[in-house]
Amino acid sequence: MFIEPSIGKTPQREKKGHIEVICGSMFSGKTEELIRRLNRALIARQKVEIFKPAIDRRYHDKDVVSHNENAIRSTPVQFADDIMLLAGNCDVVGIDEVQFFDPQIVSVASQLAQSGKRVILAGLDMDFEGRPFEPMPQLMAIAEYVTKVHAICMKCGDLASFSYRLSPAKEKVMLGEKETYEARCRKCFYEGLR
Ligand SMILES: Nc1ncnc2c1ncn2[C@@H]1O[C@H](COP(=O)(O)OP(=O)(O)O)[C@@H](O)[C@H]1O
Ligand SMILES: Cc1cn([C@H]2C[C@H](O)[C@@H](COP(=O)(O)O)O2)c(=O)[nH]c1=O
Ligand SMILES: [Zn+2]
Repeated sequence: MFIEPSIGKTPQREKKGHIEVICGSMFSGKTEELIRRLNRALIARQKVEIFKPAIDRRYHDKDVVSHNENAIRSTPVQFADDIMLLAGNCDVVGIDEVQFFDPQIVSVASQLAQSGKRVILAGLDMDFEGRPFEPMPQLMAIAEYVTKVHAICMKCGDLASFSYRLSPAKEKVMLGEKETYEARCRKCFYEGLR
């Protein structure tokens, strides 16, 4: 389990920002882990701001919601730069579904961390074809901490790191849940693609 390098109040002059990335396939617990970290920051009386891309309205317009219905209030934003305007003087910035943001998110995450904030990003590291999902690789490269979580393969019960699309659609961005995607291990994922 991820243990925070530090949490709670630090005098401004000692404040050192950093970036944490939580990545993995669909159903791997990325959102749950993001909510867990943000709730602990709230318990430590940190000022927390949470964002998600406006495109993701699967469960709720505003909340970030996990597949098992854990939820935390968030602000939906259209562009990565909007986060710079809205993050204000908070201590911790959480962002879910970060794979859906424009490339500017890399610079935004970096600027927020440089200004002393703890930045926690959760997103899919691979798309439905098993290819790296930009801008996640870049965010993982500049992050101080990267946590990869795993789902359970719906075919064989092994650990899963791939998101298998059950429909023939080929567009990269296609919102969906259990009816459209399932978590699979490498073997079952590539058997399905054949
Ligand atoms: N194949 C699966 N493997 C693991 N958890 C699953 C699976 N299918 C559904 N779940 C549920 O999804 C929850 C994780 O949801 P969530 O945090 O929203 O994942 P993610 O954000 O990575 O898609 C698990 O706690 C579990 O209840
Ligand atoms: C693999 C893949 C997924 N998506 C979509 C499907 C879901 O709406 C989200 C991922 O949500 P989760 O919280 O990680 O379960 O992304 C997509 O648009 N394209 C893909 O290749
Ligand atoms: Zn499998």
